[in-house]
Amino acid sequence: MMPIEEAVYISELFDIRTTDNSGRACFASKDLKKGTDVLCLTKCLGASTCYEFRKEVCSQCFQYDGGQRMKVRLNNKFLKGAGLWFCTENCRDQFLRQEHVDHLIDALETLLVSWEIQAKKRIGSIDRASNSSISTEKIESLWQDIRDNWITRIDRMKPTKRVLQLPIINEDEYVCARFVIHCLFTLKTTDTSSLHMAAFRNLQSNESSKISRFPVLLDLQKRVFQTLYILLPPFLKSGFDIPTFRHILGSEYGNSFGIWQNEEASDSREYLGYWVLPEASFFNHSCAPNLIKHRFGNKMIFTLNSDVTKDQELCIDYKDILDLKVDERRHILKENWFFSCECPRCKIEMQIN
Ligand SMILES: C[S@@+](CC[C@H](N)C(=O)[O-])C[C@H]1O[C@@H](n2cnc3c(N)ncnc32)[C@H](O)[C@@H]1O
Repeated sequence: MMPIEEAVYISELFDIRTTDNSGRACFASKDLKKGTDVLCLTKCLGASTCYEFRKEVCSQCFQYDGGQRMKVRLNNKFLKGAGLWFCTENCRDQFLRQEHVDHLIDALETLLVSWEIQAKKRIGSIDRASNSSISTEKIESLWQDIRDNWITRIDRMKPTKRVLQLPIINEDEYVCARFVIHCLFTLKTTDTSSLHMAAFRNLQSNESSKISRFPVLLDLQKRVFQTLYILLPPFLKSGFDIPTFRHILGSEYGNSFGIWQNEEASDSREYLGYWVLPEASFFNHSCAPNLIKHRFGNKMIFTLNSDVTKDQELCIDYKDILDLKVDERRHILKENWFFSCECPRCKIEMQIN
């Protein structure tokens, strides 16, 4: 697998250090005042919009107009528009200014064409219920089989025969494949010695916890991998292998941030999708966080909500759960993020209980 332990340096305002019981965490490298922006990110590894919102969310800035279709599309040779929609021409032009963007569009367009060709074979949405528990050995053996048998067989086929091996994918798998394409594009076009890439390589993978909890994901991963292996155009295919694919999805499971309609938590706001911001993924959760995260379009800012002293841990709230009781908070964190919260507030409240 890809993750390796290397020292990760993100900012002069905080250091990343290993703790006794919550992995790596971020600690203030000096006294910092309330209101300080300790991290401001505009580059993500990959982003994904939920299928139902695919035409209603801007592919560049995530603008959402209460369910209205975005007005601007690509106006070039990509006839189907690669599944990309923009709120303004300005957003579209910003998107198109990315270096090598034609390769990203090419891959998304190829996937979209295949998805539409498959439409007739898909009857409604394909249910992939699976309750059988999945061990780490089973995960390894699936990938070994794909590497030793499936890939070997596919590589021997002519391209015209290869496309006949495409699995029929459902909406979740289609959305996941788009996300992986976006990530592969970032990996391919970003300097390997950059902060962004060091952070990505070091992301914690939650592959086995997540697949044990949701066994259906193993089949999803298999189908997405097979789809991409067959369809990816050469530019992205050259950086595509099983370890990279598993690290992209394994780290997405524990490190992605939701893209919400509004900043403020409310029951009525829509969950539009998610994105992975590797540099922001070393903040641990606390039920009394000292950082607040704000998304402004495609910019994410982490701001101190109190003064902190040197060596104090910097934490965010992962799930908007601060108003809940300690047992409820801990249950949600365990179910969704697979950890027992070690934050000071939980420790105090558990003693009181
Ligand atoms: C986004 S990562 C944070 C960085 C992570 N500690 C690392 O070493 O990569 C989330 C993971 O950190 C750990 N974590 C975060 N907050 C925690 C907490 N309050 N108590 C215990 N573990 C925590 C869990 O393993 C969780 O899955």
